[in-house]
Amino acid sequence: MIRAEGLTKEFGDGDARVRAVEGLELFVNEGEVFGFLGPNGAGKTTTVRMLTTLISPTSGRAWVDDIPLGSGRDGAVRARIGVLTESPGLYERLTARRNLQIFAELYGCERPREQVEKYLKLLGLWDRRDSVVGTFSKGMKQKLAIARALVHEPPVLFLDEPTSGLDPEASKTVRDFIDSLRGQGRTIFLCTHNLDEAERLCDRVAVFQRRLIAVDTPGALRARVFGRRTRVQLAPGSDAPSLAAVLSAVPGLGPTETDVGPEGRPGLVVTVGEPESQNPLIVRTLVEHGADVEYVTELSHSMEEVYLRLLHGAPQEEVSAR
Ligand SMILES: Nc1ncnc2c1ncn2[C@@H]1O[C@H](COP(=O)(O)OP(=O)(O)OP(=O)(O)O)[C@@H](O)[C@H]1O
Repeated sequence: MIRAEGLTKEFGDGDARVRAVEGLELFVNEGEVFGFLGPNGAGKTTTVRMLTTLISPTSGRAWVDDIPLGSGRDGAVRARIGVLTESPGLYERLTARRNLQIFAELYGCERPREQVEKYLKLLGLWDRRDSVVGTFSKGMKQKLAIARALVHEPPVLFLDEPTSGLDPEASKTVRDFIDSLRGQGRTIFLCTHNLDEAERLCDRVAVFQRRLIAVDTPGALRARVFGRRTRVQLAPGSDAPSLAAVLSAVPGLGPTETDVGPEGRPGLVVTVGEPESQNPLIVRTLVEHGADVEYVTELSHSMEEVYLRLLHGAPQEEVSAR
């Protein structure tokens, strides 16, 4: 649906030359919500600008909705994509309705009036349809910009920082709306700095800094970076070191360490390949050796820790139970 092969973009010449994107290889499936994560200046917007035909790559190739970019069919690509850029770029002196009508007509929508009404209602702007956009809050403008990106029903949507600068409530509305687009077969390419948002919304995420660093589902990235670990809470007075030795001898389980839990209670942390099948084995083995197991949890690193480790390889010791 979206494909990039060796996509590279350089700006400037000589000493002032900046390579913003280098050899990007990417494949985004149809109907997928794909997160594109990276720090400031990583080249995310540059990538989006190339994929939306606004700038040409220095080298490499890309396809959007299976149409090759730069092959004389960029107009067809533009008709098949919706774009939310970092700044909404709305006509401030026109009403919300007029803003959308202009775009619906520009895109040659068959029933522009109906499309405009549909998206004003879907984004909760119908009551303010005849207000000039200059009077809108930032959240309302962002919703209108999303409506504008969708008004011609594009199969591919590029959203660059859709919730940036919005308060928690407006962010949630926008996030819920993006989530509601899932399952309609639309492919969504989402640039965000909000890692929780990426985890909640995206089927897969790419971590990117000029080059592609990693791409996978959030869960698989977490497992790849930190492995999966199970924490067993034992009853007070349990002999955690000898129980750890018992588990360490069980074939298929990773290393087991002792751990001190809430109120100094003894615990064990076991590295596991597949907690779904191995946690019952852990509990069974411990009980067979006379342990009193209070509860079992999966230890998880936040998406932020995964992201930072992928970017910098920095050790992240903190873990939190989920
Ligand atoms: N038109 C341009 N001319 C020169 N350099 C540019 C241009 N556009 C982007 N760059 C440079 O390319 C690099 C990547 O910028 P880009 O805006 O793509 O990053 P980004 O990941 O979107 O960052 P942010 O998260 O801060 O929006 C930066 O070093 C930037 O200064």
